[in-house]
Amino acid sequence: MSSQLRPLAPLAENPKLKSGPGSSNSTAPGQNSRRASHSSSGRPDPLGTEVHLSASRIGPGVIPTGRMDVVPHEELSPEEKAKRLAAYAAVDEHVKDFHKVLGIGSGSTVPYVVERLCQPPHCYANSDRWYVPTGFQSKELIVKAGLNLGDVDQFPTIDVTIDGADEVDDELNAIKGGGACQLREKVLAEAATHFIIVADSRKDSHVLGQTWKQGVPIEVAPFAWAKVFVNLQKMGCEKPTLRMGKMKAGPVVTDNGNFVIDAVFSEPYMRDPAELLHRIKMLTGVLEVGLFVGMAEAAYFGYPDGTVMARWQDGRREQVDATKGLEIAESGKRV
Ligand SMILES: O=C(CO)[C@H](O)[C@H](O)COP(=O)(O)O
Repeated sequence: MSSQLRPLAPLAENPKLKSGPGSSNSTAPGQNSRRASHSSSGRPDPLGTEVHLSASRIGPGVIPTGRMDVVPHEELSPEEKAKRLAAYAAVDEHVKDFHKVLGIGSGSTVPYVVERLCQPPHCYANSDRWYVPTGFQSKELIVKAGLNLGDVDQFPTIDVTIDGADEVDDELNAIKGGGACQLREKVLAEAATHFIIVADSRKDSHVLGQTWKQGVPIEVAPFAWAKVFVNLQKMGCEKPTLRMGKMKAGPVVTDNGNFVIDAVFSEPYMRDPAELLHRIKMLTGVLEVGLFVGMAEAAYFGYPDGTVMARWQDGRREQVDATKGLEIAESGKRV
């Protein structure tokens, strides 16, 4: 080593870092220095622990504005309009002021959920509310919107989780994991008192596998993928595929460091998703299966004609008004 080089100061002695993010001296923006154990509402933190500072704000250059840019509704494609309307309707019908912990799913519909939550009247409850993400994408959404970021180990009980889906059948069973987030998505769906799905009308189906032809996404431990692959074939899977990365050599690696196998099963299997789920989950090396059976309380589907259809677990269907938040969206204002 050259004698010109001086060793780096240990982190604790570096004065620049003492007041930086993550330090115990720092007062980061928003609620970082607040103890979750005694929120301003007096609601105790379920684990009685102090919030991890590192979990509150992430990423270099990320400035939590507490605001979101809203694309004027007319500028969106019919599919995007449908997603926005479904998301707005679900938020308006299911998120109440007294809900203090919300789970945020993954995919292209969920940003509209966060968008609505940043608008009146929902935004007035945000300073005292915690948001738990299902993966990197939703974590970014939460942080960039300046919302309080939490994790499921702080909040193992969530009031409402709202998430997208790849396909939803007549009984509100769903295929999820098109974005490879199914493990965390299922943990947050299960942790939630109310689990609500938002999607555009293309996901509204009768039997799983009718519209989502890619197969059931299965998260597997990397070293076990080939064994699970062969066992899926033995189980009757027509076409297992190890999901490969785009612009990356090799397989997709999930937020949890695992691989994903997409497994196509024929209709008789898909007509009994509970049985299929249990059989796949019993394969050693499988961490989670993208079949969400009996979990959703309601699903909201946006249609290109601007209507939103809500479906309930008991089979009820009703058209709902999704226009409350559109005044803001149409103006394209920052909220
Ligand atoms: O399960 C998911 C990610 O793992 C998504 O929720 C699902 O793929 C739906 O995404 P989108 O809203 O883009 O249609």
